[in-house]
Formats: sequence, structure tokens, C-alpha cells
Amino acid sequence: MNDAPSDPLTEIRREIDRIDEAMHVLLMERGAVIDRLVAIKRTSETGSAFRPGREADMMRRIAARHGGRLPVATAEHLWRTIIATFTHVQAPFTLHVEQGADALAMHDLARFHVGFDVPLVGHGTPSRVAAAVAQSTGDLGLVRIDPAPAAIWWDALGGDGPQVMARLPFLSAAGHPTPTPALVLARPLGDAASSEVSVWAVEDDGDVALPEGAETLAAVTRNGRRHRLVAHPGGEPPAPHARPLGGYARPAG
Ligand SMILES: O=C(O)C(=O)C[C@]1(C(=O)O)C=C[C@@H](O)C=C1
Repeated sequence: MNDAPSDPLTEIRREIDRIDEAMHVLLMERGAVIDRLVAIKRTSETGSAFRPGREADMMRRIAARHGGRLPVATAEHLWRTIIATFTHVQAPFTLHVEQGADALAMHDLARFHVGFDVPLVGHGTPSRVAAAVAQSTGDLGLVRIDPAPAAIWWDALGGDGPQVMARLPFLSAAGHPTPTPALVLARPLGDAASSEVSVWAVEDDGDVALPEGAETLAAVTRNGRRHRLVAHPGGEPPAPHARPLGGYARPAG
């Protein structure tokens, strides 16, 4: 089929080819910039190139400037894939995914955020995910936010062990293609972490009220003691003796 040079369809396809080529060239240029970043960024201390606070800023800017026909979730997915791939290029890691109750949704959530260059390993419980992250150098974990889980899995978080580093989905407006709420776990990342919302373990006899704005992500009662995983905007503990378990950038609606 020979389209005449003046055919409007041919013209438009030329324009699409020009844009595709420019995007491809820019992505390759991005790769070269990452090479320079690797030379000056110290990933060896934590074993991870993951910078959740920086990623949250980038996602907010994408959402703010977005418009037109392309769904914003597609833009998010494209950049998540690019960023996760370059994270992996800098320091290879595995994403450990909790696949106990909603395996397919968790798999979708994982692939939406890391694309296909990052290997996934599925685990039956959040405790196994936390253990796998704890035993690794720079692996990440993905755990579903289950309000009434079978175990107090967050007991394994905090200190030098895995911490909460992000909450997904981040651009969480209605209609998100992978809406399953989840937490990202990683070994401590120093000041690369975001603490807009801090996460805590709160243990009581069922008698401690949380301050306004605090959110109970999960709760388990054992032997009369109530164990809660609590998210609290800001860095203040939501209750006396609360144990810090990390934090995340406030999801953008
Ligand atoms: O800014 C960094 O520190 C990077 O490593 C770059 C980059 C990216 O590809 O943009 C990759 C991983 C981080 O999680 C954040 C951003």
C-alpha cells in the first residue's frame, strides 16, 4: 500500500514516528545520566538505590502536569517502570510479594510499579515477606494492607530490620487500575525515606484512643492485648510507647 506523500494519515504517522524517536532517544539519554548518577551516589551503604521520597516528588509532578487522552495511570505506570528499571540497573534487587489472599491483585500491583526487569518472588504471608527482606541486602517487600490479618506481622519491622518505606497505590484516585492498598518494605534507607506519614506499632489493652488523623492499618487482639499498625501524619508517636516502623510519602489523591 503506497500512501501518497500528502495523505494526512501519512503525515500524522510521520509525526508519531518523530515523537516516538525523540522519546526513545531521551530514554537512552536518561540511561547515560543514570550512569553518571551511579558514580556519585553511594548505594553501597544500604545496598539499595531505592529513593522513595524522590519518587513521590516525581509522581506528584507527573500528576500535576498531566492532561490529554493518555490516562494518568498509564503515565504513572510508564514512569514507575522506567524508575524501577533504573533502580535495578544501579543495584539489582528482588521484590518479595505477599500473595496470600489476593495473589493476582498483588501481582498486578507489583508489575504496575516495577515493570518486568525486577524479579518477583511470591510469599504466602506478610511475615515471610518481612523475613526475606530482612535476610537480603537491598530487596524490597510488598505487603497487602489487611485490616484484620492472621498474625502481628509488623512485629518483625523496625530497628535495623525492614521498615515501611512507601504506600501504594500512590496516585490513588478512584479508578486506579491496581487499587489494592499495600505497603513497601525495605531495610533502613537513611534520609532517602519519607516521613510525611510515620508508621507505628501500638500495643494496649483496648483502652488507648488514637489522635485525630491517625489511621489504623491493621489490628490483631491476642490474649486480651490489642496490637495495631498505625499510620500517623507527621513524626509524632500516636500513643505512649509506640514503636517506630518507618514512614511513607502521603499518597496523592
Ligand atoms: O534519583 C536517584 O537517586 C535515582 O536513583 C534515580 C531514580 C530514577 O530513575 O529517576 C531511580 C531510583 C530512585 O528510587 C529514584 C530515582
